[in-house]
Amino acid sequence: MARFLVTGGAGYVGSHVVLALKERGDDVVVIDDLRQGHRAAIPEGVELVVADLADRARVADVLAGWKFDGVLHFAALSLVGESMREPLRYITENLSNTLGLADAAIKAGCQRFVLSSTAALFGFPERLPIDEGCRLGPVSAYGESKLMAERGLEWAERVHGLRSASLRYFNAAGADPQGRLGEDHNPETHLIPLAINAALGLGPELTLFGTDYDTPDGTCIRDYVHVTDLADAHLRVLGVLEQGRSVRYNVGNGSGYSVREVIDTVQRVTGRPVPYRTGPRRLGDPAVLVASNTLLREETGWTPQYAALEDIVRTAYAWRAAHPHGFDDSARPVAA
Ligand SMILES: NC(=O)c1ccc[n+]([C@@H]2O[C@H](COP(=O)([O-])OP(=O)(O)OC[C@H]3O[C@@H](n4cnc5c(N)ncnc54)[C@H](O)[C@@H]3O)[C@@H](O)[C@H]2O)c1
Ligand SMILES: O=c1ccn([C@@H]2O[C@H](COP(=O)(O)OP(=O)(O)O[C@H]3O[C@H](CO)[C@H](O)[C@H](O)[C@H]3O)[C@@H](O)[C@H]2O)c(=O)[nH]1
Repeated sequence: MARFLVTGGAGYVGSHVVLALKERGDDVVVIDDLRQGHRAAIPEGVELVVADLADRARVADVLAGWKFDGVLHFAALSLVGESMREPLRYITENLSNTLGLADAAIKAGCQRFVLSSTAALFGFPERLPIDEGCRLGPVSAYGESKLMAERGLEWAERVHGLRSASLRYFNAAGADPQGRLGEDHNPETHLIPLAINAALGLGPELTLFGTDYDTPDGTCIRDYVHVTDLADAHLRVLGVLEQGRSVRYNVGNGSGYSVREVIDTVQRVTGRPVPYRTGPRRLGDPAVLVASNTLLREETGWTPQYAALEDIVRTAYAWRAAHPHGFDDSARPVAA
């Protein structure tokens, strides 16, 4: 049995990874200040330390107090639009929290570190699908903050030998297929939950950001990757890090769907219309983002189990239909 520290483990992607680690028998400690996360998303048997990563002394205490086999770092500011209004806060906070955590891990003798990175590193991509060799050129302060964090980790390896994996997620979506966890952000900004909420009458009508892109139906194309497949990728890269080298992988299904295709799928799965109107483009949205996942597949054996958009939407819908108001934070934790 191994023991892992998970920052942001009460949040959307982090909680699915915590569940996957618990299910394979690992010991997990979560640090989350619950600004977005949910106590009810933490499985029984997982210690939750409610703390801001900016509290360096607390983070160092946690790392020194347990002997961890690795750190998985999800906690971050992650709204692209907000990052363009507050770029310095995004860059300062995401970079300093990542490097402060890496520093504490090194001092505590922990040698494995997994960073939640992003497709936003590639900005307007030079080619499709986007492989790990594509030019890095973020067009948002959010993307820049993650690129700087990746670079900081490269120095941590060079000088201190910290092995890290930077996983550039494309669009995380869906929910635990057994219905134990789901996506519950406030505010919600992601397309699939917004479309489901609109269909169920739980949220406002959807605004479709731009219909004049150079794509077959004029709307943006994205690579939606199921959060459970994403969790599996984390488990696999922990194994790669054990072999002693740092890695960077793009994590997506390798196929793209347009915003209109997402809306159609939500209508089909829910059996209800998605009320929507068309609006202008959102600043900084590239027309198409689709990952090449060849490197991840070849080096880790990762194969997505929920690659079909319909499966992704079905699991997201099932969770939202069962939890119309999201997590009940006064309820018992989920059973792993
Ligand atoms: N969701 C996606 O599609 C997506 C895509 C690419 C990258 N990412 C990255 O993956 C990670 C997780 O994303 P998510 O969608 O699960 O986000 P989320 O907001 O659901 O989860 C983040 C968690 O971190 C916690 N947190 C944030 N700042 C903190 C701090 N300073 N101290 C302690 N806890 C803090 C929040 O309370 C929350 O529980 C983020 O780093 C994000 O940038 C997400
Ligand atoms: O109300 C909405 C919300 C989204 N969209 C469209 O739906 C697509 C998906 O948008 P999301 O906001 O769900 O996701 P993003 O592609 O903007 O963002 C995701 O990918 C980024 C990388 O490009 C970052 O990593 C970010 O954290 C992650 O959520 C985009 O074309 C967007 O324009 C709409 O039309 N209306």
